Amino acid sequence: MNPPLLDAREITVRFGGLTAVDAVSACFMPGELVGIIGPNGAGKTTFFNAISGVTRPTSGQLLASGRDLSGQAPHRYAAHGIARTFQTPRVFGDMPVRDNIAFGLQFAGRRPRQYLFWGDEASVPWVLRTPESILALIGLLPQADLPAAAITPSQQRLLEIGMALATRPRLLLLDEVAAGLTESEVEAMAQLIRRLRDELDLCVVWIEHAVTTLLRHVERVIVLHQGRKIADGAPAEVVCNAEVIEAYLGDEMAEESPA
Ligand SMILES: Nc1ncnc2c1ncn2[C@@H]1O[C@H](COP(=O)(O)OP(=O)(O)OP(=O)(O)O)[C@@H](O)[C@H]1O
Repeated sequence: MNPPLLDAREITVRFGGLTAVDAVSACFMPGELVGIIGPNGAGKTTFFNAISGVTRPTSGQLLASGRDLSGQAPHRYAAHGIARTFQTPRVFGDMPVRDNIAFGLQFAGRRPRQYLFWGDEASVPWVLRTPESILALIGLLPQADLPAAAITPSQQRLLEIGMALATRPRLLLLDEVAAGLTESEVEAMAQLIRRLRDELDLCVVWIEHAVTTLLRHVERVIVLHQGRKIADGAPAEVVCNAEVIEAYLGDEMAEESPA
């Protein structure tokens, strides 16, 4: 069996006296769609930062397809096929939408051959080869010539996903890409995420507070609470977990579907 795309072992991140992530272990396999949920301050983003090289864990080990990435720079994570978005979209506002994608593609093209996950250019899925094909995939082709600052916030979130895709990842980490979107936009985002996983055989790990939608679309969900992993399993099992209901789901579900 292939090793996991990412195997996070006992990851701990401390900020001074605060343990933001407390010995969290999780494996991510090719083609999985996994959600991460938990209350504000549970450590979700810090965990993403740790597994994408943005923050160096205080302790723990990270293996990408069997190779130890612990303590390495973020570009090494990208070279191993790990890409992410940020809670606040980080796009180049003055540049046309198309050039934002082209930037990501250039970055992928500069990778040493041995780290190109797809082997060579010919085996990269055609939808990830040009700015236009990526823009068509995420539904932003009509906006290609506009400056990124001129498109709507929800389109900027799509653009950030496109920029991450342009690095040709195998593991895509999405941090609250549906935040601030309308209900129908959230559903459209969920459909897009599923399509990306299905068509590109990506592993997608998705942090979101829109729990009802997320649980409907993912096959596995990890719950963090006060830095600790308190559940990791199928949504149907996790929603029945008493600790999860107590820590998070009770309030969150009540908020999303008021009586
Ligand atoms: N750079 C930092 N320095 C100090 N404390 C931090 C830093 N980043 C995060 N924290 C703290 O670590 C804890 C976990 O924060 P984190 O942002 O990972 O939670 P989260 O689950 O993503 O929350 P949210 O759902 O609100 O985004 C919080 O108590 C936060 O205040």
